Order: sequence, then C-alpha cells, then structure tokens
Amino acid sequence: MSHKKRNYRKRDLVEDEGETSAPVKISDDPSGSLSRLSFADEEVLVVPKQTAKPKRPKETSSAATATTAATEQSIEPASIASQQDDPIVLLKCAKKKLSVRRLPDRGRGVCAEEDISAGQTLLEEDSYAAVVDDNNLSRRCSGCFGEAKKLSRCSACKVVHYCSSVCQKRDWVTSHQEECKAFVKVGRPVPTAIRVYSEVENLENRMYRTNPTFELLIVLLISTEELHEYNSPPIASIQLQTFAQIAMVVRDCVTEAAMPSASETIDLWCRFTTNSFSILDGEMVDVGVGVYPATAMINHSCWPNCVVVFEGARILVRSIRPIKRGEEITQSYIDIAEPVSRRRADLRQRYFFLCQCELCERTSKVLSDVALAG
Ligand SMILES: C[S@@+](CC[C@H](N)C(=O)[O-])C[C@H]1O[C@@H](n2cnc3c(N)ncnc32)[C@H](O)[C@@H]1O
Repeated sequence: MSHKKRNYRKRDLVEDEGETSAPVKISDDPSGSLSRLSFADEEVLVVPKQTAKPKRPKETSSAATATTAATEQSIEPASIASQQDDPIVLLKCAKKKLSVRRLPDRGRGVCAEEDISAGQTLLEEDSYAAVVDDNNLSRRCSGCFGEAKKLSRCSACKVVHYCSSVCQKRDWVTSHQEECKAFVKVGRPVPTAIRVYSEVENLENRMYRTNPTFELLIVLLISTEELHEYNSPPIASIQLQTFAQIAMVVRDCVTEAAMPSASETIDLWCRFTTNSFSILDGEMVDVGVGVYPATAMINHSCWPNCVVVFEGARILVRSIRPIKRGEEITQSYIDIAEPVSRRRADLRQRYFFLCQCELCERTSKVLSDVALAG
C-alpha cells in the first residue's frame, strides 16, 4: 500500500495533538453519524506487510467477443485469503468477520474470515460524504435523503432542502456550514460531483486536525499511484484536462484552509471517482452520490457474491449466495447481463481498469482457445 499521500497531513497531525478547540469533535457527535470512522481504529489494525505489488497481465485480443454460458456456470470461487499475507486491516464496522487483504492483479480487496450464508448483511456503513444529486435537490432532504411533501430550503444558499430542523442541524454540523458559504460565493449551481468532492475536501481538512484515525481512513482509499500502477490506460492521461477545469471550481467551493494544491486535487479526485457510489432509492433510481471508504474496498466481479443496497444515505452490503471463509467479497460495478467485451469496455471507460474477475478471465481463455482451434 502506498503511504505517499498529502504529505502535510502527518506533520500537522503531530503538531495538532492535544488541540481542544476544534469546531467538531468526532466523539462529540451526538447523532453518531460519524461513527463510520471507527473501522479505522488503531486497535483493529494489523501492521501492514510491505509486499511487492502484483503486475497486471496484458489483455488478450480474444476478449472482445461474447460470453460463454458454459464458462459462467463452471465458476468455483477461489479461496484467496489463505494464499495471501496477513490482512492489512480487519473491518471492525462489519457485521461479519471481514478483512482487507492485498490480492493478485486488483490491489486490495475484502475477504470473508468466516463462512457466510446467502441473504446476510455483511457490512453497514454511513457515508463519509454524501450529497443529493442536482436533479433531486428540491425533492429530497439533504440530511436524510428522504422524500417529503414539504421541504424547507436553506435560507442562506437557497440550494439544499430539509424535511426537518433535526436534519438541517445535523447536516449543518457535519458538512453544510462550509458548503453553504461556497454556494453563496460561487453564485451558480455547483454540479453534484464537485459538491461531494468539496465535502470530502472540507471534511478532510476539518477531521484530520481533530481525529488521528482520519489519517488511516484516507490511506484505505486507492491513491493516484495505485491507479497508475493497476489501471490501464492511466487515469490522469485521459482526464487531466477535466481535472484542471474541476480544480478551478473546487477552489471556489472549499474553505481557504482546505484549499488543495493542483496535485492534491488530482490525487483526491482520482480516489473520489473510483471510490464513489451512486445512492439509489428503493426503486433503484439515482438519488445522490456518496463516499463509503470500507465498502469501496470491495472489488468488482462479473459474477458477484454480494449486492449493495441503500437505506437513505446508509449503504448495506448483502450476500446473494453462500460465501466460504477465505473467499473474496465482490459486488458488480456495472450491468453484468452484457457480454464480456461490453463489460470490460464499460469498466475501462468508467473505472479505468481491465476486469480480472474469474468470469472474464475464464471466458477470455475459452474464447481464445476456440479462436486458436478454429
Ligand atoms: C473501488 S476500488 C476497489 C479497491 C481497490 N482494489 C484498492 O486497492 O483500493 C476500484 C479499483 O480496484 C481495482 N479493481 C476492482 N475490481 C477489479 C477487477 N475485477 N479486476 C481488476 N481490477 C479491479 C481497479 O484498480 C479499480 O480502479
């Protein structure tokens, strides 16, 4: 795992030790809405082993055709954990025994440390940062993400709406106070992605000063170097121009203290784009965007053993078939009804990686064997 991140933070953490006049202390949060940080408590950490990172094999050209049903049915989930080093971290916030481990070809991933039956909730996580999306700003409460007949608008920024004063007060303390000033300053609608990104920036700046475990949390999100190493083509070369444009708007949206440098903006944006989730309502309609650091550790598979569902802005990971101890926990980032070529293209375009799941690997092999034989 790379520990080369926003370097100033470690130094500041030491300097800030013992500070008592912080505007928000995690332990003072009566709502408990910040308890998500507890998964990174030092007591659950196992000292990470510095191992060499696995390299990706090159994609075979035969992967660009349809999937084979026979291949899909013969998949047996591999027991991964037993073949690997010690866990990087045990997920204390999980409902089942889960660990984060380094896995071949896909960075880190989550593994079961016990047998889990189908239909179980493995993990429940409050958002680290979450915003209602542009289309729903006047229809959904920005506190609980619920729909209500009557919503009250924030009188200062006139952008976000709330169903109750409880939701408004909680959102003010956790995020809206800085965001509100930014909306007033910018004076025009700020797109969803930039709103949630700015919330991460502002929270990061506030939290690392008040909670040392924050440093551990951000370590768990994939970094730019890891994206460069594992992802092909590299994210920055595709999106550098977009980053530059985003950086301009972000600068208007974050407090002066949280102002990122250009490289910090790119770094956090990379982590953000590959780790954020669309928040869906009960009818699977997009409601907002959120960042969930523990759930973001779960890799994609085109034959997943889990799905994610939402309760408001809270994320739940549920098993859809039995999972053996040692097996990797997986979810699907995309529509898995598509053939392998489309799935891989979609994952490349939206998430910048070549899928190495067992289904894609086996399908590619079958297709290349067929091509060689024919
Ligand atoms: C949300 S993160 C998952 C956690 C990540 N493996 C880590 O170490 O932080 C998504 C990234 O994981 C990797 N990844 C996830 N699923 C993969 C898969 N099926 N094949 C290859 N890489 C995958 C890609 O690098 C992707 O950009």
